[in-house]
Amino acid sequence: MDPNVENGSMQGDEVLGWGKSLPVPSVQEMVRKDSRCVPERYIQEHKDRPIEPEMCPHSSEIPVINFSLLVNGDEDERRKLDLACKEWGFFQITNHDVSEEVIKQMKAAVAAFFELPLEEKRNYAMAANDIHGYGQGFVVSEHQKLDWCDLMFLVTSPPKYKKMKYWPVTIPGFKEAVEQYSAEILKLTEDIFANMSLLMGMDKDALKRLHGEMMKQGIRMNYYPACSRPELVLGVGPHSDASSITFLLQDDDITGLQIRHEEGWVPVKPIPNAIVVNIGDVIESWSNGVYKSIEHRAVTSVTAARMSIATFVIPDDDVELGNLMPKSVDVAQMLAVTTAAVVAVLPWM
Ligand SMILES: O=C(O)CCC(=O)C(=O)O
Ligand SMILES: [Fe+2]
Repeated sequence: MDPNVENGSMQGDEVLGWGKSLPVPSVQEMVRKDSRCVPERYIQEHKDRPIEPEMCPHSSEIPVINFSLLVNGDEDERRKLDLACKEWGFFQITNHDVSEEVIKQMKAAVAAFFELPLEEKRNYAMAANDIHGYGQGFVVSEHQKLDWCDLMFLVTSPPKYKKMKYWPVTIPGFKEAVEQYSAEILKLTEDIFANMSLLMGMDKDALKRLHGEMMKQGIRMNYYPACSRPELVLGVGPHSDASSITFLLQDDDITGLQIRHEEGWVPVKPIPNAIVVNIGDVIESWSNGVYKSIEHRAVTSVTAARMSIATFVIPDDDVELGNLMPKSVDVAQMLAVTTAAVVAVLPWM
């Protein structure tokens, strides 16, 4: 089958209106050629450098939600979820139904992609007017500080929006691993939405319904090469996600994600096979600011490359935001302004 064609998929250069980015060099390739090099464009201003996170006085662990208790209707667990969304905007879920095997295969597929030689990865390079494919974080200006990160972004659902020409189908098992992971995250999304809907005082199908007919799912695969000067750079700069909700798979061994909490940055320590969940700007808006879309960033490591896999859930284009937004602003407009799930709200915009 022609790899560019799949039933119902988008063809050619049709874009989702999620913004576009200027091309910049591959960080992975730069480090491969000279592991000590840290060009000026990556060195953060003093105030933004990732010095040791200022720990929070009370607790520095984000909440952990036992998913199995939650889906079985445990009231205490649902209350814990409510507090997590209000006070942290982030939580980790354990005992969920995404199998270890599916997670393992997804991580292996992403690792296999980034291991490809640069020339092969370039076959899937983002087009100048698009955000699908292989490239770097959202870049709007020649003067902007750059993330120490290469990425691959694929829209995984609904089938209409998939662009198969960006899928590295020559990697054995890649497509199957991504599709299986995507399907399991979709199921998880429904369960989390059902619980949040009840907590927000609505019927259990309300959040799903609010996303409209064409709820979208996009996966951003992040590769942060090791950096000889991790105190100077950021893997990804501070941002909140423009999604409604984001599911993040972290590397089991390297802590990289940090979230804003009580004026400080709190590192999110990986729990093997747990999935990090965060509230995005859409649910913050729908909940009238009660559930928080929290600023977060990723730092790099001197010893090893780190990978993370962020799955963004995004409502249909014509869905309206809640009462914090002017009536005329709908989600499509907001995503265009904030340039969507991939980049979310970046400080220089
Ligand atoms: O790598 C991480 O831990 C964070 C990634 C992230 O925030 C994103 O892709 O939006
Ligand atoms: Fe993010």
